[in-house]
Amino acid sequence: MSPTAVLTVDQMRAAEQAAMSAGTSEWELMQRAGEGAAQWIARMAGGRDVCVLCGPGNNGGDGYVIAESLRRRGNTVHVVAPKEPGTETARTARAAYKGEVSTEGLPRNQVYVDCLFGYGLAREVTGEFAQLLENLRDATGYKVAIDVPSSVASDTGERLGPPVEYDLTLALGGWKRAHFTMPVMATMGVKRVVDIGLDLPADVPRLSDAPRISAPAADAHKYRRGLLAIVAGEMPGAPLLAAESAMRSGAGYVKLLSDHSHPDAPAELVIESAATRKTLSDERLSAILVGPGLGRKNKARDALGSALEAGRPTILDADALHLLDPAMTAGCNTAKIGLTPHEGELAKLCEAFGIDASSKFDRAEALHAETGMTVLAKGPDTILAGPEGVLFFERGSSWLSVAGTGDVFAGIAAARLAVRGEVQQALEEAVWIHHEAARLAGPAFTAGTLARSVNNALWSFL
Ligand SMILES: NC(=O)C1=CN([C@@H]2O[C@H](COP(=O)(O)OP(=O)(O)OC[C@H]3O[C@@H](n4cnc5c(N)ncnc54)[C@H](O)[C@@H]3O)[C@@H](O)[C@H]2O)[C@@H](O)CC1
Ligand SMILES: Nc1ncnc2c1ncn2[C@@H]1O[C@H](COP(=O)(O)OP(=O)(O)O)[C@@H](O)[C@H]1O
Ligand SMILES: [K+]
Repeated sequence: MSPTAVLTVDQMRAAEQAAMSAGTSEWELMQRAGEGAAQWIARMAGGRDVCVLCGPGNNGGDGYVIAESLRRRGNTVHVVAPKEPGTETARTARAAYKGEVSTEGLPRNQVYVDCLFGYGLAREVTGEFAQLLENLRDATGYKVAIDVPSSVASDTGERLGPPVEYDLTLALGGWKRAHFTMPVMATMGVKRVVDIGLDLPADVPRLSDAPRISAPAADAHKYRRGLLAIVAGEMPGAPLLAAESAMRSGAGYVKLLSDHSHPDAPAELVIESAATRKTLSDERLSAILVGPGLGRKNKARDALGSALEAGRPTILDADALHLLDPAMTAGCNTAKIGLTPHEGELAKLCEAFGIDASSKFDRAEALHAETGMTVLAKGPDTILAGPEGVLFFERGSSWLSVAGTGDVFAGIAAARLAVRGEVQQALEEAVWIHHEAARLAGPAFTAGTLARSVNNALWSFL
């Protein structure tokens, strides 16, 4: 299996069907899933009593396998199942479980294993199942979600019932999109995949893996290490923040093209007049960043036009994303352009490029497919859509939700682009560096502190 594949329910079912067509029975798959999950739970439970909540489908079937496995290991196990199993394989699992079952109530102070619904959850959870989830929400104890939390739709992360905070979520056979979708992703605790031997498709979205960043070559020269130009505009602060973080992201030379005075700029930052056409035609330029603090007037539009005309690898952020439209990118090699929109900017871009999609995932994927530009959709969760496919990310610190952190991100991304030359790789590295810088910056950091933490964040990826 590919441990990083992130699947839809249809893709998951197809992978399971392929395994069954190749001779593995559904019961065998369920036993692998249940036994694999039970190994994790046994370790976490130690000798504690375990209560397994079983629903009517195969997620409930997994629950009976888990219950029997833990019972055999010597744990005291109790199953709560409001309804008898409705699938043949779950009935087989129910018959194989030799312990107690009750239809309601939740014993106190247990390790709770939630197998009410998995990827088959198809509508709002109501009645006795909703009551059980409410009891689980209010209970004290270690809580494990099997496959996905039982009130969460696997494809969209939509909440369809009472929310529960879990300590551990065990994805069976492979990741689902909900595992990396906010806000439900934040309720899943530690997340692990249980391998059940499925052959997962390669051409599906993946979970991003930590990048490896190399130190400069032994004979490195400042220009060859990446020369980045940051185009400023109306507001002086945002491009300066981007420059401060770019200088600490591995580029050899960062120039800020600005007509502001920038009395607080560090001495090592080169500031040139924003006569952008001339500077932007410098053939040694490895990358350009335009957008933070740019403004949205004619002058800003001209600056964006000049940056695009230069034809260098380019990151567009903030105001540039509001100005961008198909006429501006006509004739550009869009494979060299990376966009870093937050939710509002993504909606604006979709409107400008005639994309009719509503979820963040669909918007990012369609915007890339339609335009050829690589799209990093920011926010509490992150989706990167580019020529190498779609990538999901683990969450970053929620302290990032403060003004200016997007400017810092743009600076990191542009510097990595200057170093690497590849847009999607640069954006993927930037997400990891941004998250690590936030971790190092401690609680309640400002964007300035974050920008100054960036070089130390690189330690984690060398
Ligand atoms: N198919 C396979 O080969 C395997 C499936 N596995 C497990 O099977 C799960 C999927 O099983 P199912 O497709 O049976 O679906 P689930 O067990 O997730 O639940 C669907 C069942 O609940 C009912 N249901 C859906 N929403 C409801 C609601 N809001 N209120 C009340 N009832 C509702 C459905 O009608 C169906 O009977 C996976 O998440 C995983 O845990 C694993 O055992 C591994 C192998
Ligand atoms: N709750 C959160 N958890 C993790 N990261 C977040 C959260 N909220 C925002 N971020 C990150 O912080 C940055 C905010 O960027 P943006 O919205 O452009 O802000 P600004 O324009 O003020 O710089 C993005 O990189 C985003 O992914
Ligand atoms: K579940």
